Amino acid sequence: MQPAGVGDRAGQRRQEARHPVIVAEPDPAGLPPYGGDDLLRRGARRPARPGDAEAMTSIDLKDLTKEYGGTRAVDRLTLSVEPGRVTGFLGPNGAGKSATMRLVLGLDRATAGTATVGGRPYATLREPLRTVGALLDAQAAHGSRTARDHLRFLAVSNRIPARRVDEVLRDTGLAPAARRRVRTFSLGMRQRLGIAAALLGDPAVLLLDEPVNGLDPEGIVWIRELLRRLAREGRTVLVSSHLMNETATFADHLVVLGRGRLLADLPMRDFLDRHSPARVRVRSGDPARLRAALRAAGHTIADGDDGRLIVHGADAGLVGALAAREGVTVLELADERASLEQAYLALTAEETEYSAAVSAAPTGLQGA
Ligand SMILES: Nc1ncnc2c1ncn2[C@@H]1O[C@H](COP(=O)(O)OP(=O)(O)OP(=O)(O)O)[C@@H](O)[C@H]1O
Repeated sequence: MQPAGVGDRAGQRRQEARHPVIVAEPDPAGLPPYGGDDLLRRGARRPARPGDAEAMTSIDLKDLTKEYGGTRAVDRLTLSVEPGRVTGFLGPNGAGKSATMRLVLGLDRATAGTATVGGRPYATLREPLRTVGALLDAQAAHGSRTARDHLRFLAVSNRIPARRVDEVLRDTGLAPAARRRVRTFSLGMRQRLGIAAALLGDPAVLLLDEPVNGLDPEGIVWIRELLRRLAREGRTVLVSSHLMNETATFADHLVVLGRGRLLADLPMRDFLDRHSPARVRVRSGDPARLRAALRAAGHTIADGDDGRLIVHGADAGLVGALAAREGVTVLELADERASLEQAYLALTAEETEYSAAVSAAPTGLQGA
């Protein structure tokens, strides 16, 4: 889909200046070494001042709705993405994550409702890259430009000092590839360039659509640290991902969509507590006796592997105390929590627009 204003070349340049987007095309070229992550020490944001509208940096959606023809991609979404934490943005394929991000960035017009950044629609921000940095993995590639020229263009059009270009190139590990044309970049390098563009204006708000996509293991560790650091700096960080276990490593808070509707908006810990009930794994010298004692105490028990018992609705302390009372030797005892992925699957099972006929698992988790 073409965002508004991208119909001609001049329009495309205007659009690009306001909101850089990088296309992810596979390319086997190797990644350059990493440049370190001291970006935020050098590019530290000025502290928010009272009354400074653009410094009040939550993203606020109110009854946000987007329809494409007969499809309601975003359905009366009301929520706030708060500063100072990483908010993971989850949902099966087609749930409306990208559509929501595009609406926040003014790339699409809402059918109803509002999306604001620091209380203002994106379109009214004077120098948007200085307030909002975004990475979306769609749109035109500008493959004939070098990485540095791409960033310079964005910097000039947003009155960002040229020195920031070299800083973000270095901090995203792209300095050695600064003079290479973008079309020669690998997927991971393009992701890094997109992240460099998002960081260019030292923005208070970051919207990153699948930033982990294409990164190698070292790159994944790097982006995880970067996201955590950006949140510690007090920025608002919204990150969509299909990689549940990866999301669990960097997100403090989760927003989950299903068919355009809000399914969950709560801290990661609460999400896991709510959607992955407690259970205990126990292996004992006398499983039959322990099982009988647990049953008598009203617990539901399932068979684990190697003679272990899985006790639902209990914690390890309770099971250990019961085993001690019965005089049963305990060889292994552990609380078990469902992973974020399992909790997410349980929540979204009914909300998947596209799922494989052979499996109840949302296709959105492929590759997770
Ligand atoms: N330009 C468009 N024209 C028509 N339908 C669209 C357009 N953009 C999105 N949609 C539809 O809106 C719904 C939400 O799509 P969206 O891309 O926001 O989902 P998503 O959660 O980002 O999915 P994914 O995880 O696959 O990236 C889908 O049904 C999609 O087909």
